[in-house]
Amino acid sequence: MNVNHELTGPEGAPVVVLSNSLGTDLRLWDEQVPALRERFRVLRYDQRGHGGTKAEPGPYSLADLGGDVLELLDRLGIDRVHFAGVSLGGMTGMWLGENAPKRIASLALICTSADLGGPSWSERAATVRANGMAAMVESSLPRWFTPAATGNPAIREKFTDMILSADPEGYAGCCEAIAEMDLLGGLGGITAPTLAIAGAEDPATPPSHAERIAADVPGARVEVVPSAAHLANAEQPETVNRLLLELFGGAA
Ligand SMILES: O=C(O)CC1=CCC(=O)O1
Repeated sequence: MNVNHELTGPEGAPVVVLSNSLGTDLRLWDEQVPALRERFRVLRYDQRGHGGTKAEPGPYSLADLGGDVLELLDRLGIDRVHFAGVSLGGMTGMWLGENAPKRIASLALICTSADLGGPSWSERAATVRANGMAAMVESSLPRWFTPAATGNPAIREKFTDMILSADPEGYAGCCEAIAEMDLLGGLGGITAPTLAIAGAEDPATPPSHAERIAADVPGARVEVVPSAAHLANAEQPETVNRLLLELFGGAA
């Protein structure tokens, strides 16, 4: 898998990997990179079928998505990383924490869930395969941002462009990975220092999902970001940047 990525920040510094959510791409992290790259080498990438990473025919599994990260790290000669993921990116992070614990120095799980299954994912996959990504724009934005941010034309334009540039097959394959994921049983085996960050107004993965994760991951903490919906890192970057720097700076 040729994963589109961008690597920036001081050579030799500890590496932070940033993993995007369903329907977004590495631009999701535009507000984090300037803050993180002062102290960390920052590797952000596009999940398969999103941004500049081509789609394989679906369905996918979290093992596929986590495997893409491990393959990229191996190709770049990177052994161990701090990892932050939003939603699907956080699910990818949990899979890595469970299945490749030696590679993960710390885990920031942002607006995500260990158990978000259900029939709606196969319906959504069928919708985009039949009608393309335009079908997702008006339903996604109100889940991703509070009304204050959805009214901001710059945010609407940027995130609409991300949705429309996703490949429907890639988006559908990722929906199928979420439908079939099986993370709950492995949470207790995550050894990396873990912070679950929730958006106080997130309708997709409300704070109860972060609490569920933290209940099972040894030593994990929860932080709830006020005035933020599902893409809390984009809506409240200062708060999320502070939390990420505290986690990554404090972890070995
Ligand atoms: O449905 C959405 O857009 C929210 C979401 C669920 C998984 C993900 O990555 O985003």
